[in-house]
Amino acid sequence: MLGVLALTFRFLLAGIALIVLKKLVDHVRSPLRQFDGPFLAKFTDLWRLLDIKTTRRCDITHNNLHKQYGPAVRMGPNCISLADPGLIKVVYTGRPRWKKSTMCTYPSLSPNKPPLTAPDNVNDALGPDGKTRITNLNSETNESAHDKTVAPIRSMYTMSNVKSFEPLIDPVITRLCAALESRFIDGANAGTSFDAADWMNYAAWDIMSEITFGKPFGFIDQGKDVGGFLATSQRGLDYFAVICQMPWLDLVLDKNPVKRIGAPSFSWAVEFSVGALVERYQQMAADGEKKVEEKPVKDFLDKFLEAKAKAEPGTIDDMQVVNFLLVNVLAGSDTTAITLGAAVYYLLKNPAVLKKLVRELDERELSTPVSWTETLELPYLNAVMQETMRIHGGVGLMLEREVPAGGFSLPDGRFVPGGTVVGMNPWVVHMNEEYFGPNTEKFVPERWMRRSEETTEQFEAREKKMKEATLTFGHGSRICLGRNLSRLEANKVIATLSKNYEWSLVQPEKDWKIRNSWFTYQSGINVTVKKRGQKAECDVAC
Ligand code: HEM
Repeated sequence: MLGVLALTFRFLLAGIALIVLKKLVDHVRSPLRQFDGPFLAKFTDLWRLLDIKTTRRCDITHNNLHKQYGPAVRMGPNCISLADPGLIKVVYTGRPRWKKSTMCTYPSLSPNKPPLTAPDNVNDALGPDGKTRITNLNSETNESAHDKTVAPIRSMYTMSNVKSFEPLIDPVITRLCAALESRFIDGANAGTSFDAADWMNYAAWDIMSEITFGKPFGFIDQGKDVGGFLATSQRGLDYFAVICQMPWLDLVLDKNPVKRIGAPSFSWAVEFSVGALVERYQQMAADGEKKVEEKPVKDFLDKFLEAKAKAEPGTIDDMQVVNFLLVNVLAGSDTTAITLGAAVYYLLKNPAVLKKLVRELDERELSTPVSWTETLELPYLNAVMQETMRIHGGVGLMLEREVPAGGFSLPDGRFVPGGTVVGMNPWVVHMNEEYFGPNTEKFVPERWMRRSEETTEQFEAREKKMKEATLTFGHGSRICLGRNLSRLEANKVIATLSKNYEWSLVQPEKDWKIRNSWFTYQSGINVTVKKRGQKAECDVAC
């Protein structure tokens, strides 16, 4: 027995020694040797995984590393982080297109694909049968498969089309205002504090649900995370952010055949989407399809079903429609909620900015809820929103791409070979003072306005430079599909809430909490709110 143990131990040691030796040889032979970075990054991606998991602020780590090592940092044996905004046009909009990295993929174990050949995504949702994989569009690495999937729906997300959803968004904003008033402003509830991060979440998820399915999830009405859906979604991202640094680990953890140790599944979102689809079919059968034609405002589900009907037979099936529905809800709700939360926080932390914004709102006759067209006439509001998305982008990991065969050279002459994974983190790029002006760590909406000493041409050139360096929604062929929707929604909500209410931080000196789990979640924006012009309870009583 002792002999067997000793032999096993020796095999183990020999195995470890071989791995270490291979790592050393790989390192010595690596064409990326010339790139500095954390010592362990030369040998393994594990350090990056641990940094994301333990700090939950890898954006800070990435910024510190670039301060220490310069514009290109070795982040793993085959991974480089780039900080120079001038490279956006090479990495994201260059031709031929640079493929997305395989950060979300691992060899497939799906029964309907040849085993261990075709990739699956770590963050795929599972269909109602619990087996069929619903590919996450954002993770698709095959550019032509991606283009084919997006083609029938791309035009639905142009600004002229998303404007058509305003009549569906307005009632949700009105319900948000009513809920804030009844729970935190009126009568005995006056002065009750709440976490604005929670309520911006409820608003963003209910708006997305309304325009996608024609009905809300119900977070605003119930004033809570109904069914724990939001927490489940966040736990999913907590897992993906970490595991996508070494995606093969997902096979051992979440996809092992014995017991899943991984992300909570998105089954609630799949069930909700499938339920909405079934309901819609029933409604169409009862009303006749003509009724849909006559609908004054079509939601996304109507439009996806129209696309299905128009498509070549067999190209868009019901599972694909469910996939489209999931894209909206899972990619567009948390991210927009983060923009709303960040706007509220930075406005309250910068009272002079808030005052200036309110003055701009007061100078106009605005509808309630404020319309998208009206917000376009509010230059300071737009500057506030741009600055919010610069200083607190909803995505806080590198947007990874694979360098095409043939490689490329950095501005300093260093060569990066084909097959290397490179990426830029919006949170790093947006700190660049050459592009965004001084004090990039501060919230200064004025950087997006014309300065008194600037000519119009000078301002436009400076603004163009900043916009081209803005990575909030990515760039190029894989730029965020929902960016117009998100901008429209955020402008309307922030304008309406700032126009109607006076917000205060409960402890102005206290900072919020940020958790970078790919999406940059916030909590601890504890506020009280009262109607504009209304005296605080204490003022009245005292
Ligand atoms: C402030 C809100 C949002 C932020 C910060 C954001 C951010 C991003 C970023 C950075 C990417 C590109 C990832 C990459 O290049 O690797 C992306 C892609 C994507 N986003 Fe958004 N997003 C937001 C809102 C939305 C909304 C509202 C929707 C849907 C209604 C949406 C749907 C998508 C989809 C489908 C992709 C994948 C596009 C593709 O691969 O072609 N996003 N988003």
